[in-house]
Amino acid sequence: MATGRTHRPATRSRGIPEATVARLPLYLRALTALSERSVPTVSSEELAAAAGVNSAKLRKDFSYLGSYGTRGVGYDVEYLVYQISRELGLTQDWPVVIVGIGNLGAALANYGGFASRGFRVAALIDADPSMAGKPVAGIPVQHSDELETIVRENGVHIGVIATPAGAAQEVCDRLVAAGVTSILNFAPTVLSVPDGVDVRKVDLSIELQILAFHEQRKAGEEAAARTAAGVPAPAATDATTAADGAKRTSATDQGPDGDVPAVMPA
Ligand SMILES: NC(=O)c1ccc[n+]([C@@H]2O[C@H](COP(=O)([O-])OP(=O)(O)OC[C@H]3O[C@@H](n4cnc5c(N)ncnc54)[C@H](O)[C@@H]3O)[C@@H](O)[C@H]2O)c1
Repeated sequence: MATGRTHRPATRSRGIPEATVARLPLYLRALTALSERSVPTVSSEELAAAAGVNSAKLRKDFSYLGSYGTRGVGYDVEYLVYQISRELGLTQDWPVVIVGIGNLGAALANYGGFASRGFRVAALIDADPSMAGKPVAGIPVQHSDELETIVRENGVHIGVIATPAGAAQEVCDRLVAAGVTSILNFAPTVLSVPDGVDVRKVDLSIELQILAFHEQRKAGEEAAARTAAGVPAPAATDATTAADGAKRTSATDQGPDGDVPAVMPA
């Protein structure tokens, strides 16, 4: 499948910008932690700090949900959890298939965080016949010959690809042809999908490269500051010390509007 696009427009049909959608899970994670501690209300500043987002941006984001909070009281934690979950489509159970049950696929299958967030691992699929029937995280691996049947019978719309890069496009095409419309791709390759299919790509090595860039920049700033102050350079550069000298705030450190998030559109 060579045609098609891999990006959605910047704004969803319901008028919530993509950047806001990308921050909703950050708010939800922070709110869930508050809910677990039975905290009834939270101010925009507290929640913004917990989510690592600027508070003005948070208030703007929540205005898209029609949630404005109460002056002097803040936001109702339980109601916001419900509102954001509903907006993200998490009030229903999403069956997910993972394709490619090697090191990464098995680690994902064993990750308990999916189920607790409404994502049920419906099937584990691998092309290696010797793996068929073997349980991983308590689920027997199924052979990839059965991929289409598994997707259709389980009503799966979300697929996770953890195969080698060379197999990812073919797996993607088969998933899409069987009815999958959202793909989380861990393979280091750009997938081509038809209109109506969303692809998100996770690449930890890109994240590390971005951190390396920031480390290099911070070390450069440190050296420039020393030169300006007439302080001689230390014998060896300590990356930790350099980092301490130019700490960024959490508001600019992470998040979809600022730096590149760990999960990005393909
Ligand atoms: N995104 C990240 O941050 C990140 C991190 C680690 C690995 N990766 C990538 O994830 C992928 C998996 O890595 P790994 O270490 O688990 O590799 P692995 O070799 O351990 O596992 C790959 C699995 O895919 C299966 N497979 C191969 N072709 C298939 C096909 N057509 N259909 C179904 N299954 C198929 C293999 O049998 C194997 O079990 C690689 O592409 C790797 O580069 C990404």
